[in-house]
Amino acid sequence: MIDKRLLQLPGIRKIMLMLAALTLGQAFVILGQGHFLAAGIVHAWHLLPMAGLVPYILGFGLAYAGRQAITWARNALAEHYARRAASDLQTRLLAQVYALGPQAVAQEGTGNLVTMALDGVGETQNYIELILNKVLSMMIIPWVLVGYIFMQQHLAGIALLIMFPVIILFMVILGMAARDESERQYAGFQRMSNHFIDSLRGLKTLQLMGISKQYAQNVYTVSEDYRKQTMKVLRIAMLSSFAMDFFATLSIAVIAVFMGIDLLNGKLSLYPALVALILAPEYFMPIREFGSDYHATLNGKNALTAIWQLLALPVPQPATQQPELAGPLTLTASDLTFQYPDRDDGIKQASFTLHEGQKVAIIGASGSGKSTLLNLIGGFLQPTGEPFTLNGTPLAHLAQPAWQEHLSYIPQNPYLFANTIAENIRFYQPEASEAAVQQAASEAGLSDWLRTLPEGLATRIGEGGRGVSGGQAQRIALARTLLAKERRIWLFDEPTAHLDIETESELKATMLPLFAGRLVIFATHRLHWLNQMDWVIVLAHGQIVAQGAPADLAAHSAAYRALVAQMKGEAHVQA
Ligand SMILES: Nc1ncnc2c1ncn2[C@@H]1O[C@H](COP(=O)(O)OP(=O)(O)OP(=O)(O)O)[C@@H](O)[C@H]1O
Repeated sequence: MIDKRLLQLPGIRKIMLMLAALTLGQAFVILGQGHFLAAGIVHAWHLLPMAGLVPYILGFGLAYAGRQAITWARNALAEHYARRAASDLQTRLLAQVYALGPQAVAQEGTGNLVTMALDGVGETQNYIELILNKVLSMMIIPWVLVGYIFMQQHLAGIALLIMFPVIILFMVILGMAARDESERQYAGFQRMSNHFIDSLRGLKTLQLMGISKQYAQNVYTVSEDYRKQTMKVLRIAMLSSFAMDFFATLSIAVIAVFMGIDLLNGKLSLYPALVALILAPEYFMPIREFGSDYHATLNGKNALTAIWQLLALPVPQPATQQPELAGPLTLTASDLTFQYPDRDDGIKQASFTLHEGQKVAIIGASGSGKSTLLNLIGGFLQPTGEPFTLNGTPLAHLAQPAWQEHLSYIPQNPYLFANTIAENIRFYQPEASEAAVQQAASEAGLSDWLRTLPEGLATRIGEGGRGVSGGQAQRIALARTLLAKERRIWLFDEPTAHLDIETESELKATMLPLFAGRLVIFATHRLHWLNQMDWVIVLAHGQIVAQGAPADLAAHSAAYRALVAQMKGEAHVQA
């Protein structure tokens, strides 16, 4: 009944023991409540002196107060634990997402991850809390009560015992149906989250293509499907509550009728009959409460399963001996191979050696594997085997803290946070001084633009702030990189691909002097960058088909010449 994986949560066994002790105490106070009430009524029925009622009233009052106090303590304990466990899961989830890197985010979907880390964690907390309280109640309270009823009145005890599995059977059948529907509902929820984020992100494109209205209809259909799935779960949940209430009430009614007849015939005395009747609803209460909350726990269970699945994904472990990077860097890859899951695409047996101070271009047709190779060099993807050697240390992958703390990655559209320009530049160096930020901004060629802004570096950009052009965004990313002096390896993924020729040549003029002395790896489609490069790697279908200095390649490599001719053609068409 308790998901076994829940038992792996840290500290849960101790909490369960404490809650079980409290629940046992609660079973006895419920028993006390029933006993004092029945005994008091019997006392009054026999018209005994009113003063004799006082101990029963006091006893009932104490038992009632004890029950409320224990309920409060149980809820507080379970809530405290569930909140802590959920927040711990959230921390682990975020750490895992960061450890897995951008590929995992792309695979899971941003919307899904965001809802998982926010709503999913809240639902998980609900689930842990309900399961802890309701399951323990169901496992302890009915048995204490039915034991006492049995001692007082065998037949009533047996009748109650027989009804229990019947109710459980209905609960299981309906619960399984609810679970299946709820899993479908959760999948719908994940789809809806990703769909919604995608639509928001692609709104500009959709509008430009004139299909935003059609897409809005699409969003409506997906959310309508989700609504229908939710209603299905609720329908089953209500049916389940109804079935349990019906059987519990029916059992109590049957017991009441038989005991009434026995009372009239004088076969039964009043106390056992009353105590059995008073305690019978309490006997069914935990299972009814569990049943009515069951559907509410399903969302949490699904969210927890999704979180667990993500937490179980293997995270690349850094090598025990980190490479020594104090001196000049040399990175060698031998037979570097990587394949996307269930795909033929990737990188096949690539071998190269790169040195600090080199400017390296990676070129190739669209889909040839340029970004994949950059991601492998950045440590965002893990290859097979142990293909890398970094300053003499053999490494299975480059998700190594020693390597990554020297990396700076500038994609086509660098991400700008909703903050000031200064804070965006301080991204790698939150402590950097105003003067250092100014210096980096000026080296990255931002000064002219900043002078036109009334608030200069304090201007807010990103979502909800001032818009920035593609070239300005690239310069902010450059300034970010320049500020972090220890970042000696610059990875560029087609940084100028979407810029116009004038902006690109201005940016190029700013960038080239800054490349000096660093290891710059530059995936590009633009021919004119090649002349400024020291080394060019030519990719085709995930394989290195040529590499060398641009002049040597131009002289000796047919593959290079063919690609350059193709790129010239594209440039010609673009122009
Ligand atoms: N996450 C992924 N899962 C599966 N296949 C992928 C993934 N990313 C890329 N691929 C595939 O791997 C191949 C290489 O892609 P990659 O993005 O590295 O090419 P590229 O040379 O950078 O292309 P472009 O110049 O168009 O950006 C492509 O066929 C692509 O479809």
